[in-house]
Amino acid sequence: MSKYTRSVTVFCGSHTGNKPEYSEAAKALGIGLVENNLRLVFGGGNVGLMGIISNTMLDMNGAVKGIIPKFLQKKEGQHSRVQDLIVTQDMHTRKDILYKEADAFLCLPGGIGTFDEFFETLTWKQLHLHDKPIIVVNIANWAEPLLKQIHAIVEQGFADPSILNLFEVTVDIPETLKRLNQAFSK
Ligand SMILES: Nc1ncnc2c1ncn2[C@@H]1O[C@H](COP(=O)(O)O)[C@@H](O)[C@H]1O
Repeated sequence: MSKYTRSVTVFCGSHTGNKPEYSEAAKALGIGLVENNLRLVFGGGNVGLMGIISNTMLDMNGAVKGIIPKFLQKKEGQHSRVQDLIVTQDMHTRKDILYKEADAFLCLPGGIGTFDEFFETLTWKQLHLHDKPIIVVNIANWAEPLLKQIHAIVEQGFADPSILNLFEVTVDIPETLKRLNQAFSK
């Protein structure tokens, strides 16, 4: 395993989605994390975009830590190549480790599991339970409806406008890596 300087917890789909850009971005992120000496912390599965990122990094001898709950080991194809793998008793323990191990969070294209993890890190930041960077990586505009909904709740008076400062949005992997390096150099 390579030496790493910081850890990035990545939330993303257990599916690959229906645009090639999603898988391409997952691969590019895996390469970029290794090239920037960053460790991947992820859900530990071998499926979807998370499978692409982790396998890309393992092929390059990158640092990868997986955290998977026991009941998902079969469903999400527990990653036999990930040596640094923690098997938890439940989802809450998994999420706790995913959050504690992170120096920053990336939210890539995904479904409701990805949304759940994104919103939990966002709400915890709003509650000052952490102050780690959260970056929504808006590949091929996948996050547009999500961002519109967040702006809508601000306009409707259900959230303070300051929540818009709790996360950043990038459009591709090079910009994302640049933002991570800026955040980590502070
Ligand atoms: N309800 C959930 N809470 C936390 N994490 C979840 C939940 N449902 C699924 N997950 C995990 O998130 C990834 C990505 O899920 P997608 O629905 O594909 O975005 C999934 O692999 C689960 O491990």
